[in-house]
Amino acid sequence: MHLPHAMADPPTLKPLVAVGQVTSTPDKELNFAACARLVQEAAHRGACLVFLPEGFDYIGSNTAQTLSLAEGLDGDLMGRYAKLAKEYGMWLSLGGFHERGQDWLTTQRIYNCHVLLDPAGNIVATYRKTHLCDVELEGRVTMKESSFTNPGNEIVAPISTPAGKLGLSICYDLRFPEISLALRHAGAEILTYPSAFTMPTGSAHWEVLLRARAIESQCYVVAAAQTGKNHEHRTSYGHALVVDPWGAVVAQCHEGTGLCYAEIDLDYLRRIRQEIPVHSHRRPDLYGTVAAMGLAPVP
Ligand SMILES: O=C(O)CNC(=O)[C@H](CS)NC(=O)CCC(=O)C(=O)O
Repeated sequence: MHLPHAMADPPTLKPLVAVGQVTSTPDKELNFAACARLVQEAAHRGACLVFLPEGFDYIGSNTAQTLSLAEGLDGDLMGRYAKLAKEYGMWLSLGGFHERGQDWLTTQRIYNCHVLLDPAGNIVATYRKTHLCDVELEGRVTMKESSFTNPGNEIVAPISTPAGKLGLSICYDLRFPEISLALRHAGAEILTYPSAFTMPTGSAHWEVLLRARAIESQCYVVAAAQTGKNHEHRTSYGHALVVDPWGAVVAQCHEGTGLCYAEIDLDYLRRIRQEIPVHSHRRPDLYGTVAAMGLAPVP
């Protein structure tokens, strides 16, 4: 490729993002203290954006507790995160806040809400998880998120941040490539899947799904994660990581809680998109029409 200026220009500093791995419990105070420490650490390291996982606020040990601990976006906890964003001048992706919405009194269900805060502490975007995790692996895992959560009803346009245009999803959404492609189509450069994956599904599916989403969308993929024992009956898979738009894992957390860091290189992203222009090779005229292929109906 012909890049005449690339050699002459001084190296530009690329934005650094920090990706969190935590073990939330039902104790909201302890969880906040742990997340605040990570934000402070990321700020000292020079990151502009910190990603925290689904359930960064808490992981309840049963449905009643999960519902009773939930707050509104105007509540105390979000206020404390807004202060934290301001104090450190940091963007915060809070990936999966247990939100009591407008309809709390009538539905008695919450939303699983991904909140993006800017460094002034403003809520600049909210995305409410649209694919709820109702999954049963016999004898191993039972999840029925829809029993206490209302599904969100919209995909949210990517938001400009100093690291790039950020498309918001949450955890189980990762299994639905339609949402990642819709976000890419709407201009996303970074997709993020804050998560609380189970051990059996995480060990089989986590990395391969994240890398697939990065390769097919040609976006950076950032995935903060719950790790370890959240309470008596629950252990999370961990492996918070960042994938670049070529599909390489460029950062990954160790075992235990902490952060990993990645530089976001949008020149590299643009080069990949030029070299393999899948986006302009798509055939949306075909994708809805498998039934019209002229096959004889199966008797
Ligand atoms: O309930 C909370 O408090 C926080 N939310 C979660 O933990 C959610 C819903 S139960 N977990 C997942 O989506 C796991 C997905 C997963 O493991 C997979 O897709 O394989």
